[in-house]
Order: sequence, then C-alpha cells, then structure tokens
Amino acid sequence: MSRTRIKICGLTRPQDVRAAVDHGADAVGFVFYPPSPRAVSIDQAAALVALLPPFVTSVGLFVNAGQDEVDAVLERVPLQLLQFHGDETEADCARYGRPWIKAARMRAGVDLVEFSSLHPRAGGILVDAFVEGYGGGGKTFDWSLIPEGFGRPLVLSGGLDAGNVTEAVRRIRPWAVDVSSGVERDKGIKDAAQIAAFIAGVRQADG
Ligand SMILES: O=C(O)c1ccccc1NCC(=O)[C@H](O)[C@H](O)COP(=O)(O)O
Repeated sequence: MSRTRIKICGLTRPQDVRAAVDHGADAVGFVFYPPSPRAVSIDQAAALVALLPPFVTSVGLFVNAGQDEVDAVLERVPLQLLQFHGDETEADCARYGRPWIKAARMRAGVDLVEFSSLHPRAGGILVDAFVEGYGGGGKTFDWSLIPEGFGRPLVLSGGLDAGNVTEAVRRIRPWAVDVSSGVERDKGIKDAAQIAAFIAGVRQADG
C-alpha cells in the first residue's frame, strides 16, 4: 500500500514552508484568491516557492480567476500543479498547459462520480467541505458521501487535523490529504507542532 501524500495549504511565511518541508509534506499550496486571509502576492509566492527543495510540489490555488490573472502568476511563480477551487469548467482548467486538480465542494446531493466525469483530464479530484468563501473553512463533511472505489486520485480535504486525520485515512484511503485550518494558530499562520502532529497522524494510518 503506497503512503498517503500530504499537502499543506495556505502558506504565507518562509518559516511555515520550511516546517512543512522539514516534517515531510509532499506539496505546499499558495492561495491566489484575494478575498482569502491566506492570499499571497505574486512576489510573496515567488519567494516562498524558491525555498522548496526538489520533490516538494508547489501548488497554486485559484477560484474562478480570469486567464490574465492566472497567466500573470504563472509568468513569475514556478507552480508545478494548479488547483481550481471554484466553478471552473474542464476547458477553463486545461488552458494553462499545466497539471491540475479540481476541487469539489461536497455536501449531501452532490454526485461526486458525475462531478468527476465533468473533469476527466484533471490529475485528481480534491474533495472539500461545502463552505462559504469556497474553501479554507476548517469544516469536515460526511465522508460516507464519498463512493467506494472512486477510481481516480482523490485528495481528501476539509476540516482535517491531527485529531481526525488518522481515522479519515483509515476509512477513505485517499491518494492524498490536504489541510489548512487544522495546522494553524491563526489564518495563514501555521504552527509547526500542529504540522508535525498532522503528518504523524497520517503516517500512523499508513502503518
Ligand atoms: O485556504 C483558503 O483560504 C481558501 C480560500 C478559498 C478557496 C480555497 C481555499 N483553500 C483551499 C484548500 O485547498 C484548503 O486546504 C481546503 O479548502 C481545506 O481547508 P481547511 O478546511 O481549512 O483545512
């Protein structure tokens, strides 16, 4: 059984990037959605991505951004993976020639299989809770809404923390987990001890 990949999202400070990398995160996410308290500028993101060693994926997160907005980021920030967290169509996501994951905002009544079929070229589907402000809400959703045998890389997200991630991984066996609020002392301000505890919780489930 391969180990569960780990993405730490919403990083804004160099020390938090270093903490995520040092504790073994596989990916770090930077939010390019201005209303978010975790949003970073292009200059800030370029400096943070420059801290990443090989084999730690830089992820850029967008919500219904215009093409010019995404292009302006991509010109200056070497993002290896894009994450589209709004109402983007497959065509919207595919226009940048970069690998991407598409976020589904999950709640009762959302058919994840149908959603997935609308995004066949996405590298994976990130399943987040349905929250105001599109994401970063620190809220879990009913994991039983995730169908058995989903059949493509699933990134479990939404309200995860060191207290629930071991159970979440054991129940869902996702390709990866993603966390923002659950490793923070304040929005956009990560806590190294919470990052360490979260990653240890994932590793405990991996066995
Ligand atoms: O993090 C944000 O502020 C954010 C704002 C708008 C859209 C998406 C956002 N974050 C995307 C992520 O991938 C988060 O890690 C994900 O929503 C889970 O957040 P949390 O429940 O706080 O762990």
